[in-house]
Amino acid sequence: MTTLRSESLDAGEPASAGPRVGVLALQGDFREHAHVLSRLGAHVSLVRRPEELDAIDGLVIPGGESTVMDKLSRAYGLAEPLKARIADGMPVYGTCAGLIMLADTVLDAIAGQESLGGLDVVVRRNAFGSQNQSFETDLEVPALGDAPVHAVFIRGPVVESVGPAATALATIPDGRVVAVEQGDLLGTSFHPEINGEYRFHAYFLRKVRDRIADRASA
Ligand SMILES: NC(=O)CC[C@H](N)C(=O)O
Repeated sequence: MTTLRSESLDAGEPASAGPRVGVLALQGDFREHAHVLSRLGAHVSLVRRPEELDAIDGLVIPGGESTVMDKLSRAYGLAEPLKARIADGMPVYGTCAGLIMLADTVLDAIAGQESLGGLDVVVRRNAFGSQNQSFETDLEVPALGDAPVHAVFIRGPVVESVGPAATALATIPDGRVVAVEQGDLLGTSFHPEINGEYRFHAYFLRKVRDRIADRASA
């Protein structure tokens, strides 16, 4: 079993001036996110305990299994402080299970499953079927520029409805929404962290830097 200890991924390296970004490391592909964020110059730490939230300016919630992340985040006392940070405006990017954690409403949840919420969307878990029905496709994401985004879907959720506070950033060809943002919250049904697509993370880091600058000038 993984020991729950604090871990700084750039320990031993020169202190980074980049924004301090946590990756929720209860379960899922947190290491892939940590790698991408480090490559983009962020000072990355893995978050497993409530007090570790104090040292970050933004958070990524990885892909994995939302039912497990939900249970563990409540068991470790992280869910409530996380909700408070989200309400306070901390930038958060969720991929796949992470998007489910950020959604205000989750369809096809298991009994008792809760989300952190924050994004004014309804998502449906496992909307594209089982693991065997995982697929890849190219998406237009105007917010990220002209070059298409190659998107890998692995038992991903779909955004069934986008409330007035949120905005769709990308749709698959049948019109279903698979990327959304709402202020400093960002969510994708797919996994840019696993195929070298860094633009969503860069877009997210801009939100983190802008928020730090806004706070400094307030
Ligand atoms: N790749 C993923 O993150 C899959 C998400 C998973 N199906 C869930 O409900 O949490």
